[in-house]
Amino acid sequence: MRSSGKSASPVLLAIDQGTTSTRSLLFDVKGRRIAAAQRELAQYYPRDGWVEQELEDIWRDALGAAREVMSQAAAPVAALGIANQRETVAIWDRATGTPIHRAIVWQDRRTAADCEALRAGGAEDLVRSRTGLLLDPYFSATKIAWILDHVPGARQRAERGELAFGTIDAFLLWRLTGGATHATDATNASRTLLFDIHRQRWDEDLLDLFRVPAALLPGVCDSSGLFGVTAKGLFPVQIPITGMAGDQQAALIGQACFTPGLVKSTYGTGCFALLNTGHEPAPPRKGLLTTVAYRIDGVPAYAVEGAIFAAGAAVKWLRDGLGLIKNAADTARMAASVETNLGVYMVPAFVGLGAPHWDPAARGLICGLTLDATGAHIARAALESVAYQTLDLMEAITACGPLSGPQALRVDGGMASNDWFCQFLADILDAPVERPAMLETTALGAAYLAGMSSGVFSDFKTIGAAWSANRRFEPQFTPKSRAALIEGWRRAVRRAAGDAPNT
Ligand SMILES: Nc1ncnc2c1ncn2[C@@H]1O[C@H](COP(=O)(O)OP(=O)(O)O)[C@@H](O)[C@H]1O
Ligand SMILES: O=P(O)(O)OC[C@H](O)CO
Repeated sequence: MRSSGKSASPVLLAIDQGTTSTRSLLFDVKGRRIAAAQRELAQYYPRDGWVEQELEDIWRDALGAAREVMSQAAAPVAALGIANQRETVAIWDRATGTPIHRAIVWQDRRTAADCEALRAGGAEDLVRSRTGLLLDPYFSATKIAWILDHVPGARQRAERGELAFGTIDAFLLWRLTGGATHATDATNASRTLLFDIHRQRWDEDLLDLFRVPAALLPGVCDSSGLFGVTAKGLFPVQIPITGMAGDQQAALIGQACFTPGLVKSTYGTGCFALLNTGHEPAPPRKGLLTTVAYRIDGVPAYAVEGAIFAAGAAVKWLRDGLGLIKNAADTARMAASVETNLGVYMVPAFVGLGAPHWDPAARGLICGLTLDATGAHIARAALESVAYQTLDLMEAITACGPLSGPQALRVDGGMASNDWFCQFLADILDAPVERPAMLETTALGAAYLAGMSSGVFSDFKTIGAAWSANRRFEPQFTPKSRAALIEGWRRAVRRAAGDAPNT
């Protein structure tokens, strides 16, 4: 946490509610960070493949972090923007604001069989054509139905309009406005499996299919616009909330990827690569998602997305599961301490595999171990696995006809601070990797959205001009060594598949 000197220009407040932590940041009108606060978020794993969070923890952390940075504001706060982990489901009582269940997190696979049954019933085409998504437990709809079916009385109460559903943005907005506003933005809505991305509205056929009562749903707004005002007493002054977007879309904005063809990849708990495709949604592409990138003045822009479920999560597991490292940053030194990967591969399919494989039954593995393998090789394998997964994504994105391949990949997120990883990523992609000066692009994107509708920024052009790389990593591998490494990865992925002979 740090604070700069006095400034007369207004500042922007951002809340970035991520999977493993909640951050709040203050930015000046040039997009420079002037204060930051962070809270770690507890995760609950009640059963294999289940992942939950306490909504009261999320609220406490978001409010606490925002208050902490607000106390350092030396200038008036013009507006608040929110970016959030997407798809994660919150359902609460409209009268009391009390959640009726813990949040079911995007990583949770408990509804895999429900998705399979819907697929067997022939629903995939409808879902894909209306939402741009896949029938996968990753998204919100089957999680909502699960809560309604498992919390006594919830379905009847939902039908009577007594309950509210929201992704984390909508839950925070509800709490921040003292229950005055029940709304989400188009990017978050586009991740629920209930939203028609072409007509930009909740879809009755999908509500029927997933058995979700319309009375549960929030209103869907532009990503930049007035959502509400913070309730009296939360902060020293009431602050307009004027920007909201899913965290990956916010990072796309923070990385200034406003023109079709620009791509960014964010390395937090998971890894999410988004390619801006402009104002027309790209036709469904194998293994990839079509999603709303942002919606401004009622006009949506779209992106093609590849989603990987475990990126930083693999590094976190080295720390919390294996006790192999003390800090995530240790992995850079360990990976560099060994000359090769010694044939050791990790496939971090802890909760199945996302794009482009979409295999919820896959499970993680470490293979190729010999007696001379060490903890350093395992740490290296974890970092390498994230680069290989990115390669799989990029190949899927660039194999899809008219899309032009990225000239350079813009990276951000916690893991992007790891130099060894960024260099290996450039080597494996055989393409340059650019790291921006401001790594907190998610929060920055939320601040940009808030600043656009509160008059601090005029348009995307002024925002784009502020983007700068602090480092560019150039590829260095020979084609032969690159091909050999990739071949080893492909073998390991085949062994991790849900229907592999050894699972
Ligand atoms: N220097 C590093 N090297 C490798 N991984 C890192 C490093 N720093 C952070 N991480 C990983 O990045 C993740 C945190 O990134 P963050 O963007 O805060 O994620 P999220 O928004 O999903 O909570 C953690 O999973 C952590 O293990
Ligand atoms: O918490 P992050 O940054 O890993 O992002 C999570 C994604 O929004 C899930 O779709």
